[in-house]
Amino acid sequence: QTTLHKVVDTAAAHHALNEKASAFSNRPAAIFPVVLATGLSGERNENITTVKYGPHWRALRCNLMAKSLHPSRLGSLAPMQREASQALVADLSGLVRDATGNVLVVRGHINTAVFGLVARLCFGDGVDVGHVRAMELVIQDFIVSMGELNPVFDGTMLCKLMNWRRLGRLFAFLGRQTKLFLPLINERRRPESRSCTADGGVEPYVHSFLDLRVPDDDAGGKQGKDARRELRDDELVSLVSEFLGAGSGSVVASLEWTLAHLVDQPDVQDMLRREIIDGETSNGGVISTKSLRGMPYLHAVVMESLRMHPPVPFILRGVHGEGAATVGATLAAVPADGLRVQFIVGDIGRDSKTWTDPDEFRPERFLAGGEAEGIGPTPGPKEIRMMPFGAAHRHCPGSSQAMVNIKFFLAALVREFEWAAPADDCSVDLTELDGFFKVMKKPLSARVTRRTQVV
Ligand code: HEM
Repeated sequence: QTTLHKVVDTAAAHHALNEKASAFSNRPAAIFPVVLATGLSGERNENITTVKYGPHWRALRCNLMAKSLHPSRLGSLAPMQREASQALVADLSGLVRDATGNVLVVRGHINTAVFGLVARLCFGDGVDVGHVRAMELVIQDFIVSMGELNPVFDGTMLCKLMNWRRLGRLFAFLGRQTKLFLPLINERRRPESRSCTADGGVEPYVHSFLDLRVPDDDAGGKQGKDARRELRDDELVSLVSEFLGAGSGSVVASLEWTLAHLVDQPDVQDMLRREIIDGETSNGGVISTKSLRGMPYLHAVVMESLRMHPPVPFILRGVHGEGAATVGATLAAVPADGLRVQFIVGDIGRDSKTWTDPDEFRPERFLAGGEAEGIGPTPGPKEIRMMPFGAAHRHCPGSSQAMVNIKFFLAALVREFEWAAPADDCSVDLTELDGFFKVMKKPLSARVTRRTQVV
């Protein structure tokens, strides 16, 4: 029987993830039903999230960082980010026709805009709109299914039998993903397609796989030790699915939570809007990665939202020996496949030993002189006070890009629209729902009013 241990405070998280980092560098293999969908030859279809810490993980993660997510590439993404946020503004503007605003449920609109951006980063330009929409829907369904299965799934035969219907649905989604992703991947294999970059010469993520070679664990013998191989089709599908899902669902959840707090606190919304307009004016009327860097209040608002509502509800590790002892488990209680340790990210961001009034949305705490001044999205090695992007070896490689994506969309939405409760006597319901992502249980419904004329 698999045992589960929960970590809910900052000190214990720091002790485990930073001080005993090597004991906490793997996720339990069995809980990811996605890798159970094996290829014809029976291999596991690993992606960066599921693969064991080691040379294979390093090859995949370095490839993603170097070719797609490196902070030095962020500036060149600005035209695409601007275009995606303008598309969202245009979409909402079409629905906001009354001078007193219209009540909208915005999650779906935000999802379409964010997904469109992430799909472009993944495949480059030229993918048919209908195909992008089909991919968006299959990823959404997949995330919902994973969320239903993840809390209960421990990989045991009993669990598989009890959840055969859910597993069946998940495998059907994997089949749909293969049908949608593989033709695009194959298209990008053609030499003439190599020039098909996205705006500003941004190389799509799929191009990076084509030259990548990972350690070949099946090549036996001495000379096989350093042998490398190409990625199989099933692995490519799994990596694309990871990129599209991680890059869209988490950003959408964070944007919705942030807007909810801005509806709840119009004074915060006003301050934020003033900063955005000033920043834009001093940058010649456009938002750029550079102008975003000069907006400390925007940064503070996003950080406060991530502290209170981290889109990934818990991070997971599978530990043996030293790792189990670190969280106080007796070795006798550790099952053969390891103890599952869940770090409850929301509780850690609201630990009252670390935060003053942790349940209050107060962006000011992240400004100069505030209690959280200097705290970044990913914790350094000295302490953990919040960890929306995880910590240590397996922390999220997409944190910088995600922060910029969130800021681009949020800046456009706050500049162009006023966000208010649907009616005067109505408050925002901030109840959380933990699935694969932590989302608002009741999707945000807001009265949205155009602030400027539609051009
Ligand atoms: C608001 C946006 C995002 C949030 C809150 C988020 C959060 C997280 C968290 C909590 C983890 C687990 C970290 C750990 O176990 O220590 C993670 C892992 C990961 N994330 Fe993100 N993420 C976001 C955006 C992205 C983006 C944009 C990408 C890439 C396109 C991405 C790719 C990944 C990958 C590949 C991993 C696995 C890393 C590994 O195991 O080495 N994420 N993310």
